[in-house]
Amino acid sequence: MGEAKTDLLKIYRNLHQIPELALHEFQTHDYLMKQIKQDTAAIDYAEIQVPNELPTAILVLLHGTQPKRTIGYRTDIDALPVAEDTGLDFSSKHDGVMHACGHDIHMTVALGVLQYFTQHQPTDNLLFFFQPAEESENGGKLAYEDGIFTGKWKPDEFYGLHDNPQLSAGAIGCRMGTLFAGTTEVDVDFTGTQGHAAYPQFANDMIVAASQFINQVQTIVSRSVDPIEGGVITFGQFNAGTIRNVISGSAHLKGTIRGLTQKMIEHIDERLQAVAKGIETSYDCQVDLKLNQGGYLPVENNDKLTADFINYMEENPKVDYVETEPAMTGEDFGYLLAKFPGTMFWLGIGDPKNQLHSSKLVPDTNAIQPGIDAITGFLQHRMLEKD
Ligand SMILES: CC(=O)N[C@@H](CCC[C@H](N)C(=O)O)C(=O)O
Repeated sequence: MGEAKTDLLKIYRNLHQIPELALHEFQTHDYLMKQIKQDTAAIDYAEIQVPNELPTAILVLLHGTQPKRTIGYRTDIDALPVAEDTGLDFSSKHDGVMHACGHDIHMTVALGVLQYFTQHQPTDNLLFFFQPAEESENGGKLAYEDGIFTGKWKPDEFYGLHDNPQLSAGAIGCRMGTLFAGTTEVDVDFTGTQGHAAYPQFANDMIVAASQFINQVQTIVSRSVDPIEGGVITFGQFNAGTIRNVISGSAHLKGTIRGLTQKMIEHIDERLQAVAKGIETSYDCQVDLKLNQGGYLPVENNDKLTADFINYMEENPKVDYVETEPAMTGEDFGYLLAKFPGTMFWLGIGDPKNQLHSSKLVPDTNAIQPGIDAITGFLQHRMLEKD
């Protein structure tokens, strides 16, 4: 596997240093814009658009020489509120924020693919979508609802990748059907009565109520979900209390539900509502449960296009292709794939000791060039297809 060209490595490292949270990707936007303008300066077949309603997004349309269709390629650009712990000499310069999901790799690969097609004009039109807010705030859905993908900006088919530390650097992973889970974001606010630590009889302790809620929720997946189908409920945030000797009258939880079908997600949503009602009754408190799926639908790969994608990758001796199992990660590209046919796939980044979202994630940059080569090769192959 070849090391990425020096400019792309530099781009990756620069992007790694400026991670930004969903809908606040302004520095990243400016950096990407500078690169895109530089790469498209010498050609007359590129159009760039920054949507008014989504000012950190960028769309780049490369007009083809004999367009039969518009092929979309999407990359996400946001980062996570994770404090980096990699020790890299190009670590995040933004305290408490890190590209712990590898979107810096995604952006670098997208810029590499774009760069290739600015040097080799495509036959079909190519639409690049640099998308904010994948980790939260469903940027894909916002873009769609803002009417960004209309007229010449409408893709006939859409592709996008996610990096995968468990696959070797540069490998391409995919599968027919469902690639990723759908998710529901869960916010729970508990309201009881605050009081003195020494007089629990006069208070209504929301740390106890919220803890019971979390414990009871554990039985949803173990007792109410078909084990063959599976599901996930994770609470990643629990806030309550101010000091050791005051009983807290409020508690707040933030979590996420995962299921591989919409039916399963809705089933888990319903069970969670029932548990919340039970806690309200048994702890005589108020439980305000908010469930928000936003655009995080299950990622359903289109049959025809994905068969073509897999076939291309399998037949290409330069591609290390692996068939993968469905994953419980979520992606708002699921929303866009419900609107436009297409395929999502994995790009291996060879860091098997770490998971996505780990503060220690260090992608192997040997993934970048093979990723670019596999994608440009596939897009060129698509352009040869009549339908
Ligand atoms: C690939 C990945 O890690 N995606 C995120 C998507 C977030 C979904 C949503 N905000 C939620 O938390 O439910 C993931 O956490 O899987």
